[in-house]
Amino acid sequence: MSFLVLDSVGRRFGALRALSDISLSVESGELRAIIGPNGAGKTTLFNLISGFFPPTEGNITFEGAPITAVNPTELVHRGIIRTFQITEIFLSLTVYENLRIAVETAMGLNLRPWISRAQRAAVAERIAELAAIVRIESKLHRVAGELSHGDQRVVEIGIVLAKSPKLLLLDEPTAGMGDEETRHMTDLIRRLNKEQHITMLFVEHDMAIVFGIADRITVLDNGKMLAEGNAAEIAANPRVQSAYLGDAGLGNAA
Ligand SMILES: Nc1ncnc2c1ncn2[C@@H]1O[C@H](COP(=O)(O)OP(=O)(O)OP(=O)(O)O)[C@@H](O)[C@H]1O
Repeated sequence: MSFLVLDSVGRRFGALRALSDISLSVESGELRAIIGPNGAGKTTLFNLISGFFPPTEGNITFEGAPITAVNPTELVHRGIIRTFQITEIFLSLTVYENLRIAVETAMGLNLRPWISRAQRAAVAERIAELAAIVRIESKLHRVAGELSHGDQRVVEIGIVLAKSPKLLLLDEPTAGMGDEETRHMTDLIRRLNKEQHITMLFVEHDMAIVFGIADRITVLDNGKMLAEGNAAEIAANPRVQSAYLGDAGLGNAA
């Protein structure tokens, strides 16, 4: 049984076909890149998988259960979590407070008038664990709005980890980052996949990152699936070369 299956999935917006006839399977533990030119349908694909809107054709199953018409909140409970192109954190709060809110919400403690000493200790322990995973311990008491863009995105990953994702969807996780920040984020993505065993789909425009870390790559073009394979297969695929990457792009990435 595949972890995530899309069967002939399509999405129309009025007359516009944003995606058509997308069939793909993601195995548990995979690190999968979704690539394609602007407007190819990558974000729409994420919106369908995370339940932001339903497909107009086809079916989606997750861990063997149909999720085609399941809403985003329920999908979060089932372990499908996403990030957006825009960073979503509380900029006026410290990193610690951002993580605390995420952890208390995940533990169902956020609406309680008071929490016990044991619960407080469990929250603190989880915050420390998340901070260590994303390696933000040294900046825990900094105000999030004062951090670099790269560090803010790292905090955001810590926040989504609080929800214990099984399937994490990252939309352009390195967008707007410098070299050092990109290296940190790339390393984090790889560690989350290999050490925390989180299955991941990520949209990425930087081909060096895609070819460097993805187990498999799905290429979309103009709402359709153009190709799927490992880095070597995608690099050698003439349809991908002519439609999207171009000879120069592949030469850089390989
Ligand atoms: N909510 C919507 N309503 C109408 N059209 C939409 C909607 N969402 C996406 N589209 C259209 O669907 C097509 C695919 O868009 P999508 O954002 O999925 O592409 P993308 O591959 O993520 O692009 P980019 O790399 O620029 O983010 C585009 O033509 C877009 O204008």
